[in-house]
Amino acid sequence: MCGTCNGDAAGAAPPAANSTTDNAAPSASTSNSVYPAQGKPASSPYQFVQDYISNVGRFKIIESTLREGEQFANAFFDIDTKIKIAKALDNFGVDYIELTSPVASQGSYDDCKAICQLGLKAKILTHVRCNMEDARKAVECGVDGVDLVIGTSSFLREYSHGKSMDMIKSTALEVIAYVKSKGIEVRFSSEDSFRSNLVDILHLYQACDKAGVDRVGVADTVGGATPRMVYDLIRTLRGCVGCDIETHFHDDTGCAVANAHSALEAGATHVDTSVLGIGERNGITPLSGALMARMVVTAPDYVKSKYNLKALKSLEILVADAVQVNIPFNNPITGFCAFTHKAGIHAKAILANPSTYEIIDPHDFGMTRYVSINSRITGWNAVKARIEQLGLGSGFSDDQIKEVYGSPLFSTVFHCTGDIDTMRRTAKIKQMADIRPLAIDDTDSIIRSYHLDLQV
Ligand SMILES: N[C@@H](CCCC[NH3+])C(=O)O
Ligand SMILES: [Zn+2]
Repeated sequence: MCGTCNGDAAGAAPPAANSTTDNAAPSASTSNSVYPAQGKPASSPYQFVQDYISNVGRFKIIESTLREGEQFANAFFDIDTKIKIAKALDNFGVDYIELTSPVASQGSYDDCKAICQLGLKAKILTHVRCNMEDARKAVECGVDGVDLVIGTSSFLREYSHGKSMDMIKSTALEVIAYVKSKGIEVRFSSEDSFRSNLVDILHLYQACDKAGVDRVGVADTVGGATPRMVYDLIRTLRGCVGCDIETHFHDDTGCAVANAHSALEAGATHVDTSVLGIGERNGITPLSGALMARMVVTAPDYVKSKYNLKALKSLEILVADAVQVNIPFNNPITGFCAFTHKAGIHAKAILANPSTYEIIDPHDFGMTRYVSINSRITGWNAVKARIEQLGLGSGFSDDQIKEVYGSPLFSTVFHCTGDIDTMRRTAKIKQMADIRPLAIDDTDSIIRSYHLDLQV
């Protein structure tokens, strides 16, 4: 484990103990008209230009941790856990919470009913097979909407349910009419949409649209689609139906976030997510990766005003604990090193203006950035910031900082005697870090003993 953790679900070392935080960043000395010395560039090339079809600045989230997420290998949510997760999702501000089919088991039925009665702001959906029996059970539970699904690729028609496209269509229209008659929302989604016949599914979606469905759903069930394929399909569908378009992307080939973004650009209105991306196999578009990291860059005003971003980390910890996994080290935003800067060149610029090497402001998510000072690639500016953070700034000149830092261009030759006391008195940070990984205590000791030497 490197010494730059900023804390995660597994309880890594506290950040202040091993790094220089942005709170200690010194003021920048230069600026120009485009890039202020502190703060953001005047404009961002990553923000969207709203065209008439794109929904990147007004999408909705259908949060499926309690449905797709229950299909994750490790998942078992008892009712208390489901309620905690549902409340946390609601507090975060998701538009919809999707639950496992009440037909799956008696427990699923009871849990669905219980969550419907919580009085959450988010609408409660349940996801069922496209048939009358399932739809009736769903309605019985008191949900705000029923999500119907059926496979439309030849693989699924042949090896799963055995129905022709005509049979699928007539059942879909019957079930849609029934759910609508109950005055609640209804979505019709195909499964394995990208391996389905395009003309077939467009006809099917058009028929559902005409029947008054609220949303049609496109699902990359096997996770093989690329952003361009997604754009093409959604753009085509957008021209064929007037209802909303929901999208669902599996992450088998690592495209789930990019595909969701592409779908919104092409006119999709809703994205399915789960916390940490948990779901069947390696899961779907993660709430953090898709909505948080990607969309806060694409559509910052929309995302920041709509979602309680600071609640993201506790939401992820809640779900990670429930399914007994760690938050991945490279998770956008909440991975332990998501805002840790290490190389000297980076640290210097970050300390002058964080926008130099950060596209996301950690504070938007209640997080803090850290500048590592413990490695052989540390720069002296980061050491200077740490010295100031330790309250020793007035005792050091820049030359002395460069000396304790151990600039190869500046300091005298370092002799490693192997005796730790001698090393402490004479060591320079960089030379020590060339020998072994340093902890913050090592670096601080070097700084402090150098400082003591300066006093005598
Ligand atoms: N898990 C299913 C859900 C499809 C519909 C989701 N909106 C799939 O990947 O195909
Ligand atoms: Zn799925």
